[in-house]
Amino acid sequence: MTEFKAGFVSIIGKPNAGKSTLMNLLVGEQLSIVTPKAQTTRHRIMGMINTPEMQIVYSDTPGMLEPKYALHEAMMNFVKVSLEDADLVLLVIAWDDTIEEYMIDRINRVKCPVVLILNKIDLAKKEESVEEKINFWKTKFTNIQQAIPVSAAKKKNVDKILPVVQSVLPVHPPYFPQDDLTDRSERFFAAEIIREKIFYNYGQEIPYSAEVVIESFKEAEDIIRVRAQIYVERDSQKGILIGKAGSSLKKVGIEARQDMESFFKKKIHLETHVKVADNWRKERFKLKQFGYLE
Ligand SMILES: Nc1nc2c(ncn2[C@@H]2O[C@H](COP(=O)(O)OP(=O)(O)OP(=O)(O)O)[C@@H](O)[C@H]2O)c(=O)[nH]1
Repeated sequence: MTEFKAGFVSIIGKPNAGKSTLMNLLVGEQLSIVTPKAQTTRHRIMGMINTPEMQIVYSDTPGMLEPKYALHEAMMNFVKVSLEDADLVLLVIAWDDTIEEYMIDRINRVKCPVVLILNKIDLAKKEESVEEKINFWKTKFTNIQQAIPVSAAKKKNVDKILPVVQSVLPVHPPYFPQDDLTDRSERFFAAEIIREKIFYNYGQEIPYSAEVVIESFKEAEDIIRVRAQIYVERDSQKGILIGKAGSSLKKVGIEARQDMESFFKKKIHLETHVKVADNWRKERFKLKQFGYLE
């Protein structure tokens, strides 16, 4: 009998590199929200692949950046922990990414194997060479064991990743019950779906100032009733979020409800309210309340 294998695979990279897109493909579920704006992912989100022989625990992580406020610090702490407990790091670099020295230094100190996932190769111009790009990154990141060029958005070459993951997975009993798909709760996904709609429906300021808390999630036989509180940082943002006669918030609510219905495979009743939590991104107490700090 072959021994059971299990391990943690951390998906790491700059904001907007395509980590969440990749995670969803690897897990086969829409666990992580994807938007064109950078810094969409704020938490570590685990997604699992279970077979009779193995358990792969993928972690999607926030994009690496130099923290400007307390929320960023909390986000970077999720990255730090994900790098420390990884059995394998998938370093996602987008075709056009430039990478700062501090990130190169940090990745070069990682103890486990690192596989470069060169993403967005669909953006390569005719005269640009994938091989050259990979060789360039290999001169910067000294611990890259393998490189896989992919286009996550076009689902190109992503199937080459699984065999590499399987080959490094250590012999270990499963870390989570084998029918688990994620470490996150239904409430978390409900909040993330609303946050995704906020990222799509507003410009630069609102998405980054908004946080969603699910105040109640009640599942009946044929319907789930969800009450969500959306927090923004200032009164003026509350007005923008709600919109004229509530039109903007209504649109967010309709879109979120539709996505929740397909995610939870049940009819959803969604109620949304907006409150101000002054400067919550800078305040440790509020970050704790929103689940970013222990
Ligand atoms: N052209 C192209 N776009 C891609 C590809 N993969 C992802 N994207 C797009 O890049 C944007 C960011 O993707 P995400 O998956 O949210 O990126 P992320 O690394 O999780 O971003 P953060 O949450 O900021 O850390 C989205 O608009 C994706 O559709 C790709 O292979 N090619």
